[in-house]
Amino acid sequence: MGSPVYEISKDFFFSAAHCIRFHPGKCERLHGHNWRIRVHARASELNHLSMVVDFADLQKIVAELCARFDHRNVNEVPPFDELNTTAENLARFFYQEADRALLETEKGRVRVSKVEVWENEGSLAVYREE
Ligand SMILES: Nc1nc2c(c(=O)[nH]1)N=C([C@H](O)[C@H](O)COP(=O)(O)OP(=O)(O)OP(=O)(O)O)CN2
Ligand SMILES: [Zn+2]
Repeated sequence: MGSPVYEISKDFFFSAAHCIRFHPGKCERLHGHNWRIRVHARASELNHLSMVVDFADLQKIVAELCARFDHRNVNEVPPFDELNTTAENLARFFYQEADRALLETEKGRVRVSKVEVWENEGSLAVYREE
């Protein structure tokens, strides 16, 4: 038998404005999206409640991150005052921030495995680490 891996995911949303600096087309102009952020977390052992992590605890971590951007211009919110506000960069940001928080609260038992970011229904970026 292989070693067990449990994975959960939860979706988060924020609405904000942004522009892609140096984009050769229309995306250099200020415009908005309803971003969807899907955070995947994995563990090889469940906690005392038989959960990877309570969805509510993941919610606390990621909702705080989304709140930094909601109804703002993402280009003005660090680190995106210096980084381009692509879905790829947002996916890496959410991965690293959520993983750091989970490392602290779950003492290394739970790690973020993947973050998916949709700018709209058909446009998705994925970040993970190998
Ligand atoms: N690889 C990436 N390409 C683009 C990104 C990105 O983050 N990563 N971002 C943009 C712009 O933000 C743009 O607003 C989104 O592009 P697009 O999906 O083309 O959105 P539209 O609303 O214009 O959708 P249509 O399918 O063209 O109607 C651009 N590229
Ligand atoms: Zn855009």
